[in-house]
Amino acid sequence: MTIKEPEYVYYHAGGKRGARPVLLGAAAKETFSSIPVVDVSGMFSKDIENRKKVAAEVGKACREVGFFYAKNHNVPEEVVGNTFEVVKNFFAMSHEDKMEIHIHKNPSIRGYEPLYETKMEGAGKGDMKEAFSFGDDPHEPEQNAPFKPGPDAPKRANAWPSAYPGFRPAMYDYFNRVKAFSQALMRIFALALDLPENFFDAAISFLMLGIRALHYPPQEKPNADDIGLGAHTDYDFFTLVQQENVAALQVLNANGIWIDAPPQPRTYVVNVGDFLSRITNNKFKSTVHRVLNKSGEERYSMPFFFSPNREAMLSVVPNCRDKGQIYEDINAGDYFMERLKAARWQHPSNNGKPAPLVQDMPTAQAITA
Ligand SMILES: O=C(O)CCC(=O)C(=O)O
Ligand SMILES: [Fe+2]
Repeated sequence: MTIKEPEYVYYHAGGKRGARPVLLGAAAKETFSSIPVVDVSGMFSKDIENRKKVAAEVGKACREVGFFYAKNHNVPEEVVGNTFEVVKNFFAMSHEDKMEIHIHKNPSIRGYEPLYETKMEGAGKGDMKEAFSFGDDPHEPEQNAPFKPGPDAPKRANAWPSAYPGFRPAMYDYFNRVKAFSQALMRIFALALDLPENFFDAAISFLMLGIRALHYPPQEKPNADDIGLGAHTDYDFFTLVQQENVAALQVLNANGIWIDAPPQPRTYVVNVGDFLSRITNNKFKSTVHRVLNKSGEERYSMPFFFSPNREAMLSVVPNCRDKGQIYEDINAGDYFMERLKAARWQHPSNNGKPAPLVQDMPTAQAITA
């Protein structure tokens, strides 16, 4: 009798490479097979009971799936539509105009990132996407920073394309609206953890934020040999993804099966990131996901990455310590930069050091689940 070896899916999670067996039939575990939808309109209610109802649903989704659709958020549809228009205009510019702000010219690793510059996971050429990123920058007046950056302030500067002056105001319109929504959502996460609503407020006064506009051309091969974005988890508290109208995002369940998370009108896809998973002793799941653009069409999406203040400590919250503490306390800003540099290891600030361990892991076959 021959015993069939299980197939594995491979990914990067928490900055480390991992593998999961594909479990079918009798071997399959209890896990999710779709992404739950949470109507979040109650989070804007004056009545705490309504906010708690939303929090209960959010908590369930975070413990069981790590992903949910937030339906009836308060970022206007016209603003989202307009943002996608300017994002498309940006990517339609000449290569030279985009390369003016290549991320390697920027100490904060922001600006334009051409096709194939990252390789989250997989054997192919790299991630088949181009991106524009910007984030927290206390020097930019649009952000109303609660402090004036001193001369010694660490450089965190965005880079804007000089060939497209209309880009910055439109992106900031979106940034400030999604930021307001995300801060309200952080209070829901606090309630979902049975903490006071304002538990995280001191740690989120000037957040590490990032918007990453993404353009995924259609893949030539419809399988994971070509991949838009390899399988990974996010290094933040949580992510709010706006997808335009092309399905490609997939979420990995406990049986190693990819579950589709197609665009749904008037929603954000919300996912727990590694920071939130860490401070909950993994009670909230930072779930592996990837982007596979099999549609034959151009795809645009905009993740918004929400992390605490740079100075904040990531420490397991009091009522998640029942089984001891899996993780030591760590400074949020240091940890963030470590992970960012590992993902963008060719950046000059790595001083020509060889690719860090994340890229250097043993071959997939050598890893067991
Ligand atoms: O494009 C998407 O839908 C998701 C992107 C993503 O997972 C990421 O940028 O971390
Ligand atoms: Fe992601």
